[in-house]
Amino acid sequence: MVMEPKPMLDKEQEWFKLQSYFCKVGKTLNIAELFAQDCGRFEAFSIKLKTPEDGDILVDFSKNRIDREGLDLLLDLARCRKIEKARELMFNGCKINSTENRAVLHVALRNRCGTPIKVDGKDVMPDVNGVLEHMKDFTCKVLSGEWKGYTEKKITDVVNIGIGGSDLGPLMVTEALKPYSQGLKMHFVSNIDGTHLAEVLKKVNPETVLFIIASKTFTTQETCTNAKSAKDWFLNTAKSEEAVAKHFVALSTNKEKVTEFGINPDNMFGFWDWVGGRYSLWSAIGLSICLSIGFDNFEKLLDGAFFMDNHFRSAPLEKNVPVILAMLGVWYSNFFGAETHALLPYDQYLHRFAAYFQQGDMESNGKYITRGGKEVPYTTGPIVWGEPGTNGQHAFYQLIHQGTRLIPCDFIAPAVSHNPISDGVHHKLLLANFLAQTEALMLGKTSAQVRNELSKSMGPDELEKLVPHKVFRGNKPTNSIVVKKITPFILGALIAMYEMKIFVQGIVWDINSFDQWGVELGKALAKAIEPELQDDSPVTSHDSSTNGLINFIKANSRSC
Ligand SMILES: O=P(O)(O)OC[C@H]1O[C@H](O)[C@@H](O)[C@@H](O)[C@@H]1O
Repeated sequence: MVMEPKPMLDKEQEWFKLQSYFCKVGKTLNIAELFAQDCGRFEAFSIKLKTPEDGDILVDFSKNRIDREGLDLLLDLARCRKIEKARELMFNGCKINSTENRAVLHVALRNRCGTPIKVDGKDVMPDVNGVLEHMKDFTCKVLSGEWKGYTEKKITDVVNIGIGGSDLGPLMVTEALKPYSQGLKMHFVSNIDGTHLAEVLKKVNPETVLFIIASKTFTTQETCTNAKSAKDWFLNTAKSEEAVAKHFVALSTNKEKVTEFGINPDNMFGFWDWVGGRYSLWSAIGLSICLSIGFDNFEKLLDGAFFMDNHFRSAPLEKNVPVILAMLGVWYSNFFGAETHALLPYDQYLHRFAAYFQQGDMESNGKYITRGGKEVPYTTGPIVWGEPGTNGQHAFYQLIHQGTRLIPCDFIAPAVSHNPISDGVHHKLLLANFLAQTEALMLGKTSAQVRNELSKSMGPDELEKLVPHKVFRGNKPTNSIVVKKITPFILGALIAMYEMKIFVQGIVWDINSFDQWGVELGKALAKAIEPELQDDSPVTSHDSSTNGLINFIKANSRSC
């Protein structure tokens, strides 16, 4: 089974219908007016997902510039792009990553009921479960202290060396689930900038540190360089190659390179080419997560994702959270011309959530060529960005409220904090801010309201000068995703929800969300320039800007 060729999105009948609806109605929709017209709007435009544990997930999409007709048209568009069929192709292990001829099976990594999923006729589940067993065994040994360093001391610190998908996921999740920490100190080194490794090495002891070298390919320059420097640093004290086996493990698909690096294959946790880097935290790449929160909690994370996978796979499109979020994204990107999408978690532990989905979304859907090799005449993946609330409020919300661009935002908030300090006052204030922001973004403030407010404190001339500056147009779209608490299960479900949203958008836009050729060019050019930085002689082989920059660096690195 393969993904069928599709007509260009802007040639679909459903697209024309949406376009005409947009021109006649959609572009003038006002969210506050939609609420005024329909007292059942919240119920009709929100979904409460009943989970088996840790409370329901409420997805409120009622504060959007959308009405029933518009939503139905968007879902018709999703249907005509054959979302349901594409979904089945993915879950059944078909090679939907066509440019690399690979299946896309992060769903198999969290297939908690173990039903067979076949790639090239072979069920992948025994291998998936085998690696999970290996991870469990290793995690238990390290956490219990049975696994000892070369001087018989317990491991106290873990350093994950990886980049991109081999860093962002584990980092985001260990930060998000810090309240579940089992006591090991976690460190992450990703940047080739020696400062990153150097600063971490200052904090750890060779006798009690465990290095996890995480790289799907085991050829990534940053990771290989950092891993080698870490090994040199370690051997400088340990003085014995044998000791390496107790302090270095590898997470990779490339056994040959792992062995070449000097890591015992027994200390390698494998995965497969059908796990994309940015979808790999569910695989062996999640080992640092296991060590941080314990294997049972890692399994809960998988359970949460499995729950969302089942919802995505079985819910009708009109009740399907990832599909609705995806189609609202299409609405703003392709019809309103929105260029970005903000992820705004009101939970400090989720401070890397937006950074994680920058890769998840932008590396997946930052493509301008269709599956069939044609250039798209429409926009694809948005720029994803964000910071936790309330910090973002004091930094960039000004532009969301009163700037010239339309920025759809997702607010994510837990009803219960892991740290209800000062009798819960912090969390109440945090939640009040989240609620106030989505309300203010929708309602704005009219000139009449501003005049009324100002008239109490100033004369008419002064007042009229100030009025336009204090008007908020409102009508800014937001989704609110509220959970009881950020637990491993709930976090797993939230991550999978966004993964599936990205999947749906990729199918609608007819792009391959699972390759990343765009990362390659810079890598190749860096390899060419690196030897040119080895000596002092000026270079002339590039454009004048690149030559000028290289020569300036050479001249300036000589002196100190
Ligand atoms: O795990 P690896 O192979 O080191 O790759 C790390 C990263 O490299 C590139 O930037 C891309 O291919 C990413 O998708 C990937 O996550």
